[in-house]
Amino acid sequence: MRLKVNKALTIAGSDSGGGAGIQSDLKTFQELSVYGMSVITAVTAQNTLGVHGVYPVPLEGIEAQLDAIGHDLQPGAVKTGMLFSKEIIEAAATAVQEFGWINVVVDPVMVAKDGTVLLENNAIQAMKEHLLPLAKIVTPNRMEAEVLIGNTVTSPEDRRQAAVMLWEMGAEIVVMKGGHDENDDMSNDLVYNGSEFYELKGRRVATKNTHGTGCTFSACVTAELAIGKTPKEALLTAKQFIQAAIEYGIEAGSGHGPTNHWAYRRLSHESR
Ligand SMILES: Nc1ncnc2c1ncn2[C@@H]1O[C@H](COP(=O)(O)OP(=O)(O)OP(=O)(O)O)[C@@H](O)[C@H]1O
Ligand SMILES: Cc1ncc(CO)c(N)n1
Repeated sequence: MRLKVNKALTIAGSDSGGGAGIQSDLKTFQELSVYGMSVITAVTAQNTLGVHGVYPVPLEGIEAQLDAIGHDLQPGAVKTGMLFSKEIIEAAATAVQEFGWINVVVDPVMVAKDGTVLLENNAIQAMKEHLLPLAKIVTPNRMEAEVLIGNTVTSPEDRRQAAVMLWEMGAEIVVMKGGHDENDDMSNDLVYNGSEFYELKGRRVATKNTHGTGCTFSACVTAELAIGKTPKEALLTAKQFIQAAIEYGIEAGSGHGPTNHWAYRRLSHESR
């Protein structure tokens, strides 16, 4: 018997440490019973202490991966993570259009926690021009939003204004993540969909093990869209997923450790 599955694709960088990038995305897809596929844009030598090297895949190799998927496997949703260069952004955007991929979630990854550049400076314009207009959902953290709009984002009003500006750049739904506002007891994310604002609420957990939180969150949104959930349902589930993954943390490595990708599933089973 052959089971029909929901499929999701991640176009992102590999994190050898397993907590972010392609690895976090595939683990998250699997947790949600979604068949995961990947296009690897760059290999990073990385652990919980930081990024020790960045090795972009030659453009030809990236285009070949995109084509291989496009000509055979139709994903129900696609996410982008570390895209590294202008050329890679353009290749990803071209594939989305050529193959008619839907439910595109853009996580505009720019730097790692240790400051290593994961997106070249001259690629920002390409992201605004080619990728944001294709996005169903864009999920910037504060710094990424600041770079994209070219302004600082400090007050709640700035945050709302930034969300509107990113929506005007073409993303259908903007999620301004709150993970970096460390003075707050809550880690709430602000969502704007062109007609209303709403919040994804979560208690802030005091932990240094937050490596890959953004990747995991956007991967969960992508998996849920692939399953056929509405954007709002997908975002609410992703918030629960990342909350559990941070709260029921695991010990791995001596720096900024990864999150617990199986916590949400375990909790869901326990509550039945
Ligand atoms: N300490 C925390 N406690 C609770 N939730 C958190 C915490 N840190 C981040 N989050 C949540 O995790 C999700 C990802 O947000 P975050 O701002 O960390 O993304 P990011 O900076 O893109 O992550 P990454 O480290 O992958 O680059 C958001 O829903 C955010 O609110
Ligand atoms: C490969 C990769 N993608 C994204 C991030 C951001 O968390 C990271 N550290 N590494």
